[in-house]
Amino acid sequence: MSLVEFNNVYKRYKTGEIVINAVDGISFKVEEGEFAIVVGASGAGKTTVLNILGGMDSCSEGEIIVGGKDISKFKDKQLIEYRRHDIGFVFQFYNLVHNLTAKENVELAAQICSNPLDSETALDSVGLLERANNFPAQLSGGEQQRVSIARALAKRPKLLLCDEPTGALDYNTGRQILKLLQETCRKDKMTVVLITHNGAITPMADHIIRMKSGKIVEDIYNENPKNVEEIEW
Ligand SMILES: Nc1ncnc2c1ncn2[C@@H]1O[C@H](COP(=O)(O)OP(=O)(O)OP(=O)(O)O)[C@@H](O)[C@H]1O
Repeated sequence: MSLVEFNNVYKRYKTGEIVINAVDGISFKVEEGEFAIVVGASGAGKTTVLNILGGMDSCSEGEIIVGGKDISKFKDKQLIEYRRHDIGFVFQFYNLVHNLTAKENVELAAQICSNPLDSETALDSVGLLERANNFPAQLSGGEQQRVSIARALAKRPKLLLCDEPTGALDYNTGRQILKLLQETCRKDKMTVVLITHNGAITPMADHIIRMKSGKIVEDIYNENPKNVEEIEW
């Protein structure tokens, strides 16, 4: 069984008389342990898909099955539990709490779920154990993004959702972050869904879902995903 299944999902926004179909009847699956990339130009609907999948937004129509449950039918309380326990988020701008150390940022997320990883183990897994007591301002952008990945992994999520995780980073640092995400997927069998406008990174994925104007225009599996080191852009 797939970990994620979108069945004919729509998201419509109404502004006065105008209706925008941000997501326009899409269906796709993500298998357990897969590295999936949702790619498309600005306005294609990627963020809307990620927000719906992460339980931060609801769809207008359709079914969203995650781990055998239809989250589109969830009440608010179930969605809170879902976001807490099942989903790890990595955002473009890290979203760390600035007056907490790296370790405290990880602990904060770990505290709200039932079976977290030890914060030092999580920081060690992203190569930042020795910076555990640094505040975000004392860390580079790439290091801050590593902390945010450690924070997401500490929850032992079913699904790791990444929203343009390299968008605020320079080329080489961005590559290191993608490498870390790819290794996490392969080593820990973590299911990753990453959204990006950068089509050049899609060869690293097991599964590529291309969106345009709210629709899926391509949905392909990659038999030979490339290591991040092999990709240039
Ligand atoms: N809250 C909202 N109200 C009205 N329209 C919205 C809202 N959120 C998104 N949209 C519209 O839905 C469409 C898809 O937006 P979305 O943010 O999902 O695209 P995207 O592919 O993530 O783009 P980007 O790469 O620029 O973030 C766009 O036309 C956008 O203007």
